[in-house]
Amino acid sequence: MAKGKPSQAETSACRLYLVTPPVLEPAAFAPRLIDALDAGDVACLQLRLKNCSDDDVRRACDVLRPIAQDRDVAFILNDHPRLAREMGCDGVHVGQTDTPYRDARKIMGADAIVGVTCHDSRHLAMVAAEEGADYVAFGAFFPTATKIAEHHAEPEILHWWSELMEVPCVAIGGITAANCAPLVTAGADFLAVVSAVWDHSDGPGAGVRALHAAIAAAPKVWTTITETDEADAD
Ligand SMILES: Cc1ncc(COP(=O)(O)OP(=O)(O)O)c(N)n1
Ligand SMILES: Cc1nc(C(=O)O)sc1CCOP(=O)(O)O
Ligand SMILES: [Mg+2]
Repeated sequence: MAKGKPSQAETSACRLYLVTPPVLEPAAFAPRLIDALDAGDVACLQLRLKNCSDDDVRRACDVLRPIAQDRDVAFILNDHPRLAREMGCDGVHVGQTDTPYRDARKIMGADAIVGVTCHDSRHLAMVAAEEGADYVAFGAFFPTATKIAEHHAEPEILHWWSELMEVPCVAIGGITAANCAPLVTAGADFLAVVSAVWDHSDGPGAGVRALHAAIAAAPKVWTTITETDEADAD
């Protein structure tokens, strides 16, 4: 089959969005967080604790929030807008079965960051953006052991979104230094990662450096061959 004419688009800078492990002991985790954040540019840290009490979340915020904010890294709490506001977080991330975006925004106020999980759905992302979300998150792009991911996204959705919309998009799910290049080239504004940083064999700082090197090395131009292109070439 003849090759069609590629469509090309330049991509812009892609930054790291770190998500904590789902279980952590704040005092023990603090030096690992410092190692990660001092290794290179990180835009956001999301505190994502699962199956723990509100007081556990408060204790983790008290220890980890200053470490992030002192380094100009936005501190975002997963799932809990009321706790996010109470604890002085910069924002909250909500999923499709969490507090609805509009309620989260009312709780957090106009200036806070509110991000929304949109799985692999263009429709959910359009709704979230129209409602005022600060970013939309697509995933999971790759298999992940961090959680049971029920949706699978392809890099095309990042390209489609970034061509059409100003609202930033986050890619999440199984992302590593070895596999992130297509997501960067497709136009992801942020790569959200858990295990690629916290489980890196040489420590979290090495994980951040490896991701930065991979982002810098990713091809700058997205190339697709559409069915129309192929028909034109016949
Ligand atoms: C940046 C980012 N994207 C997606 C998610 C997933 O949120 P959700 O679907 O609510 O699932 P849980 O993380 O709450 O298990 C996220 N947390 N962060
Ligand atoms: C928290 C989360 N949300 C996902 C989604 O697809 O919405 S995937 C995921 C886990 C990301 O961890 P890792 O980088 O270790 O794969
Ligand atoms: Mg959630």
